[in-house]
Amino acid sequence: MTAYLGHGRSPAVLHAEPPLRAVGHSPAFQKILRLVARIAPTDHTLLITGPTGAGKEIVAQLVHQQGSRDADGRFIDINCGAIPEQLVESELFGHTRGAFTGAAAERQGYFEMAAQGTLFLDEIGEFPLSLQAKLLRVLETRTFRPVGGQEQRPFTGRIVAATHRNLEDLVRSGRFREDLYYRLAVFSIDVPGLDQRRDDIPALVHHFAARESTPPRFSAEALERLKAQPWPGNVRELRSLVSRIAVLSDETEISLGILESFLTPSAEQALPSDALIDAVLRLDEPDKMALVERLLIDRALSLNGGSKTAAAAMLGVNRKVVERRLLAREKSRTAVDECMIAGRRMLERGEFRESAATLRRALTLLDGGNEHLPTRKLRFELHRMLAVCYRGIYGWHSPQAQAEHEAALRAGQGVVDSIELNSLMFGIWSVQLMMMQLFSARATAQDMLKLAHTTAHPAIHAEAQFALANTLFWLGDSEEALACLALSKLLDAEPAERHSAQGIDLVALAQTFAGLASFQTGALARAQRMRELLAQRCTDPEASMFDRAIALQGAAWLACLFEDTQALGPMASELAQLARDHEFGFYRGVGEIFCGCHMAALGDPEPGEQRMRVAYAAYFVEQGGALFHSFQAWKRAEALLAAGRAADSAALIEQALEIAQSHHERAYLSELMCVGGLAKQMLGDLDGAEDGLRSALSTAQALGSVPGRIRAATHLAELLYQDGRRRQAVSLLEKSIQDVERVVPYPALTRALQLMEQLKPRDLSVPTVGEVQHGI
Ligand SMILES: Nc1ncnc2c1ncn2[C@@H]1O[C@H](COP(=O)(O)OP(=O)(O)OP(=O)(O)O)[C@@H](O)[C@H]1O
Repeated sequence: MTAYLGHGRSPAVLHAEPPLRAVGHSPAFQKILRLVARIAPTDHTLLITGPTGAGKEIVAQLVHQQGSRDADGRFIDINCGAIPEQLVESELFGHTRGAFTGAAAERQGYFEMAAQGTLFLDEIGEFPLSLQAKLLRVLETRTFRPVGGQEQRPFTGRIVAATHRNLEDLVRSGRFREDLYYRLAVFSIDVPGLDQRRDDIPALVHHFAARESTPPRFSAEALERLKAQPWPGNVRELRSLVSRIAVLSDETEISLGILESFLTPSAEQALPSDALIDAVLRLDEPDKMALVERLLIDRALSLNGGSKTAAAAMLGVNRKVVERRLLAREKSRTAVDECMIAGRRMLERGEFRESAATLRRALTLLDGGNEHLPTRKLRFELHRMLAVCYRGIYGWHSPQAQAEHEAALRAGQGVVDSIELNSLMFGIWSVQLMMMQLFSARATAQDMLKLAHTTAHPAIHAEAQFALANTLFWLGDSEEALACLALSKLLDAEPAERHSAQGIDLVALAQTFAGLASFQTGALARAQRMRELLAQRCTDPEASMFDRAIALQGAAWLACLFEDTQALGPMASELAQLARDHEFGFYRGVGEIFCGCHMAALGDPEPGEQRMRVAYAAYFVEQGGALFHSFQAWKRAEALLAAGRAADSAALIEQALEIAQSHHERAYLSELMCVGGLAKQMLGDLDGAEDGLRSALSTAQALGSVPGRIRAATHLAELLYQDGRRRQAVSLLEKSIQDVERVVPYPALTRALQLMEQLKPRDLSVPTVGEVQHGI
């Protein structure tokens, strides 16, 4: 077996070995054992994290042993960092005969060898980025194709991965794919270092001592001393110490004094070199040797006032050596500039892949440079351009582009203009929002606010508050969204004011979300006022086409909520048309959805639903977006219901609720539940319908959604009435609409009031037959 398998040992067939003993009584370790027992019988992928030597592999072996897999299943241990990149594919997947020069015979890969067993991918953080997509594919499809082979083969084993690195950091810096990370970390176990579970030390010492031919016995003081000792190498270091003592000590009874003689570093060890080297090794630089050399030269130069001769003497080398190294650095700096210029040119020509490769090269060259201001600015610019490339290649929502944006943000902190930083953050935020990663979007908006506070720049402040308000609206917190919009001061703007640093009409967007959030909180007159302001903006001859699309979106959305079909029609078609002509993909989707709503409202529910479905798929889902999900699902399910397709409507709602829940999207949650209840009613499941409508009502109440409350209460009251529970219906309806503003026309409210009229005139003191039956 190849040397990079495991840590120098061949893949073990564990059932032939004595049973594993993993020792530890500490609560932390016991928790790990409980997790292992729970996870082992499943087939899920597992990620084990923890510092080096802490016992990640032993945990993986436990999972393997306790798993429900075939008793003959092997435990194949692969050290990902040790496989040369060009061999990874054939080593993992195997190859056919003649697949490449030197492939004289067919060879099984580890995926095949694992059979029903476990493939332990140790040091997964070192897995080459270029091959991560292939690994992800195997995890997703559970099939693989040998190099040079035609057919897919099934992978029947289990994957356990481990790393001592922080994979989330690697994802952020673009060195590890986010999708692969999430796929691996279906379950994860963190094995803490020994300093987090010192109570395990005595048991481990006894365990390791017992394995020696002459087992040493440690006194109570010695064990206490070991518990107090730092263990940077964790269990592995402790095991080595016990072995060293067993072999070298003349005594088998190990007193505190004897132990101290093994703990006291030798003169050679006493040098701080280990700590120093450890610190260097922890630095996030790929080429540590070059790094040490650079640091040494820089320090020597600075200690000697820049004199190369004195620095060289201090370093014990010839002056020419120092000069050559400095010259090489200079040259690489020139090479960075050249790559940057070439990369930018390619980018301008739309040659994204070529540009990305060139820019990446520049970044690699830059890794050898200092982190002074110009270098950091350069790094910022390179990451920013790379993000543009990846957006071009993989789409605006790609994790690669996001990772580059974030890397740019880190590099740019404190070195680029705060407006520039803010616009980058706004870009990150808008992608997170489009993908409905609402918690991340909220965190980004909060970071923008922090930046706004430090710079005291009103435009940055307005944008940050707007971003937060917008995110909070989707999270279902309309009250808070309104508070942020008030703080943004965007709603106090003069009518003609529009542009933010982003070049978009932020005032219209603020009016839109103020309208939507006011509507949700029942401030209907205010929502109507925002609608009027937006309608005025739509006709502003000064507005750019993009700004007009923004205003049309807001006005049409509110018209739709107010059920103003007459106003909705022309605005929806104008938005769809304008967005088509100017290729505003997102607004095209929004326009089409409103057109579908309009068709359904005019009595054409099936074609209306189809238009919404097609638009959502084309302009949102296929672009990787998830924004607007609940709204379109609500409107489509309503249309399906109007077309008499209750089963389809119920199925759509069920799926939509799951998706909304996974995104924490709560803006139209109660509306979705309400249609779900109505669909059940149409299907004859009256209990299910009542439950659904009650959930819709309580959700609306919890979220403070007044329109949701009115709708759910009206339908529930109708249902109760039909079921003979008139008094309950009246009281429920009364409670739900008593405090609602009645100054502007709102059809849902009118329907509720009409129902109230219809239900009320009878003498409420006489119970109906249904009420008697229900024991009310
Ligand atoms: N709880 C334990 N009980 C018994 N032995 C243990 C325990 N934890 C770790 N060991 C032993 O300590 C040594 C290091 O453990 P292991 O190889 O599992 O660590 P690791 O976290 O995978 O390290 P690395 O990150 O360096 O690969 C091994 O010899 C292992 O058998």
